[in-house]
Amino acid sequence: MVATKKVGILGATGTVGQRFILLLADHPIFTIHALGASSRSAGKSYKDATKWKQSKPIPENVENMIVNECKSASFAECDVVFSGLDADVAGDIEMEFLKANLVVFSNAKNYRREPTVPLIVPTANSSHFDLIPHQRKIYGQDKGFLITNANCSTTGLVVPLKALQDAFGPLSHIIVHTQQAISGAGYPGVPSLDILDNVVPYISGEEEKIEWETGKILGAVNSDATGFDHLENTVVSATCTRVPVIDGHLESASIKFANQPAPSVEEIEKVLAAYTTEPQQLGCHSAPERAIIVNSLPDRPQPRLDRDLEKGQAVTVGRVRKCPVFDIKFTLLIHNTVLGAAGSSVLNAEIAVAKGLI
Ligand SMILES: NC(=O)C1=CN([C@@H]2O[C@H](COP(=O)(O)OP(=O)(O)OC[C@H]3O[C@@H](n4cnc5c(N)ncnc54)[C@H](OP(=O)(O)O)[C@@H]3O)[C@@H](O)[C@H]2O)C=CC1
Ligand SMILES: N[C@@H](CC(=O)OP(=O)(O)O)C(=O)O
Repeated sequence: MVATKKVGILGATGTVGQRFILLLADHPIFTIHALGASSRSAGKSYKDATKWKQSKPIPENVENMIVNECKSASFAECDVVFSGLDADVAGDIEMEFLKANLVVFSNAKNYRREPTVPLIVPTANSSHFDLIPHQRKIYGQDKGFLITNANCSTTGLVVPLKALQDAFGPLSHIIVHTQQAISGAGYPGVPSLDILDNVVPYISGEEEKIEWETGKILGAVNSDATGFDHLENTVVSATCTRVPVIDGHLESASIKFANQPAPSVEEIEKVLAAYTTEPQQLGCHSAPERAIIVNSLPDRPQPRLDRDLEKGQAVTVGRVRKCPVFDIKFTLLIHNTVLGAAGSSVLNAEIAVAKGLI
């Protein structure tokens, strides 16, 4: 039985922060100890500071907690700090926390490309935790470290790609088209007059993130655990759109394998359904029973029907079929604020506890 760890949440009032609150309010090893947001929220009770948009109420043990400014001194007692900070401020704040020897799990994009910062999707590349001793050396910390999780659309894509890469060898080409929910843009996010009765075929910076992050995540830790071997021979092309769905990003991918002949549709479905991951083996509380759910109905996955399966921590894959241009194409669904954001951070922290890093 692991002793309870005190956790802090930065950006606690935002869309991702609210997910953290729900995932952590009744957690077996993490206890919410401190909340942080901007100076606009600091000093207020959580219920007065946030514009709560979740279908479940604010947990009773959190609603009257006082929100702090995001200074490490207010979080010094925390064993783990989760960050759902706006990217405009996450860079400086998270670095100040790391340098104060705190353990930080970030959702923000700022440090994902940093050579000594693991970019971890818990059901794809938890082996990247192996870099932590080196990161601690670089930043001169004995206890603290910084882990980022990926962009929400990247996260959905890499889980099935990792299963296929493990089974059939490298992928050479991937084309992906996303239909992303509005919760991905935070609150208040996309104006209603832009998104109702409409699709917006542009999300700033999103395509570049998917195209780059996939190579770091699917690459291996190098032989002396001091960096990552970014995949240079797997080319990704992404097109991202915003659609009028509240939660759940749908993505259609076409893939080509480096090794030919490519596996059949049946082989692919079998490998995806059988895929198991380290957090499941470690018995982590938030690990899904199935990291990938294969749905063979012709009109699935769908955001409203599939996003909450496995508590939002799985990727649902459907419509696996032959691609006349590449080898195989399929559609996937990820809950963008659970596995695509807060859920990844929480599961990453559970893995770190199980590995004895915290
Ligand atoms: N939404 C999603 O699906 C995903 C989001 N992300 C990333 O997670 C992060 C949070 O996103 P999201 O929750 O959607 O964003 P929101 O805009 O909903 O929330 C932003 C949070 O940052 C806080 N904040 C803003 N300015 C400051 C400041 N100067 N100092 C301290 N805190 C500040 C806000 O506090 P206050 O209320 O006081 O203003 C709020 O708590 C972003 O980096 C985003 O890119 C990653 C993957 C998916
Ligand atoms: N851009 C994503 C959410 C997000 O904030 O992504 P990132 O953490 O990569 O900036 C979306 O709109 O759905």
